[in-house]
Amino acid sequence: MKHFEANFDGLVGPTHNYAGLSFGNVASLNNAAAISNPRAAAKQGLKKAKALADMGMVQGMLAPQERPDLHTLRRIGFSGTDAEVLNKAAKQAPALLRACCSASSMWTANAATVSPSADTHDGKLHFTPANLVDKLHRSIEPETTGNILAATFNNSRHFTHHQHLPEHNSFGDEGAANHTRLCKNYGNAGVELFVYGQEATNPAAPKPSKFPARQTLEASQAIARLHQLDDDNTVFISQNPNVIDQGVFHNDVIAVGNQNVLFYHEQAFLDTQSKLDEIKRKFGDSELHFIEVPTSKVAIQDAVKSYLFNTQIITLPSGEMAIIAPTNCQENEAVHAYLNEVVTLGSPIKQVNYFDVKQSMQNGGGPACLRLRVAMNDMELAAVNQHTLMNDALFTRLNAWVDKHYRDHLSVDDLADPQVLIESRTALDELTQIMKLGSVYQFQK
Ligand SMILES: NCCC[C@H](NC(=O)CCC(=O)O)C(=O)O
Repeated sequence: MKHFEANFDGLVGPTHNYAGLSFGNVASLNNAAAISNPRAAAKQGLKKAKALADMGMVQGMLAPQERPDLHTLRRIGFSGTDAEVLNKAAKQAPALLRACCSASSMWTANAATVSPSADTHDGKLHFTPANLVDKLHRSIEPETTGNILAATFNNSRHFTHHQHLPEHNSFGDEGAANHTRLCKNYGNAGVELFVYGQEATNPAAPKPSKFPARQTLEASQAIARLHQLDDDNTVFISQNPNVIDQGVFHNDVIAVGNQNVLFYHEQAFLDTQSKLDEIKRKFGDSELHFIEVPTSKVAIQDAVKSYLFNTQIITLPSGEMAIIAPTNCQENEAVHAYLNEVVTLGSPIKQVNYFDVKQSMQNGGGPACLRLRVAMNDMELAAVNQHTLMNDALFTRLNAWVDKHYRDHLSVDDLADPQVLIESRTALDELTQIMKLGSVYQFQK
């Protein structure tokens, strides 16, 4: 049986826009009210996904969410026809309308936490959608995320889908963005690293003072229980609150792991040495590469701007590893120099490939944010909805679909236009047929 890691990228939705919704996410705030290009955003994402498929990786796509979210707007009291709901919300509560129009589900690293069958007691792959309670615009994602995951991984013999955690700050959960898995081979039991920003039930524990810590220890522990993980294969690590206050709103802005490589900034964690020792102990005998990037080489500001750590580290079919980086890393001198050096360090990382995902980067989402990792075997892959898997035909079809339905220019003021709602629903209705998802959206029920 073959084991590998698949990447499921979020297809960028037709309402991709810059609304400045994410306090603590520097790019989102800096680009508030800029004009977006949803068509280019979707195509940049598709191009990256297709390139990985062409490298021999298993690559899937996850459908976007229904936006504007009329269901939520009605739930909070806006009534009348769809056009009236949009119009009233735009006049009376423009910030709430913007929160209901974000295409933020594109960042599927925040869709869920995934534990592969090699790690879990019952030998199934476990998914828990993230509740994303810290941000209003993201807190409306989990239910539909659950529907989309269930329609994509639609086989109860292999896949277990849990409900998202209770919707309260005590259980603030941001999904795989705060989770990394180290393993020898993808089919071996691994060590799952859960990185949290605060402890909800221990006010004396360190936490940031300026920006929110979105992930709690309690949420991470709940996920580990739900996914039937053991103490032997989990490590809970506190993020350094000082870096959260400098814009590291998710751990995947400052650390990333793959197989026996952990790539992280020296300031990423608290109690770093004892945590690395614990990882080593739980990982077992074989070789482990800790690639620690010192501040003297890359300052936190440069890491946040360039997204050096929001890169994907992938294992190519040859067994060598490659870094998938945003072109922003080439544009930052210190970071580019570091990436030129990293391939010479004698670690499994042998190449760096750059992709332009600027439309997403401008909202604080790099290559790693755009994908959900699912380590699996070929039997499990056969049980996945095959219409979600990237290949020449799906790539051509989705690009044509984007060309047909997406605008190349969208401002936050356009979001109240009923025509945007019609375009978006028409596009998504067609998408559910292309990807054979059934009725995953409210407007289809
Ligand atoms: N993993 C990357 C997530 C980026 C995402 N940005 C946003 O939602 C910005 C949306 C806006 O401001 O329009 C976030 O902060 O959760």
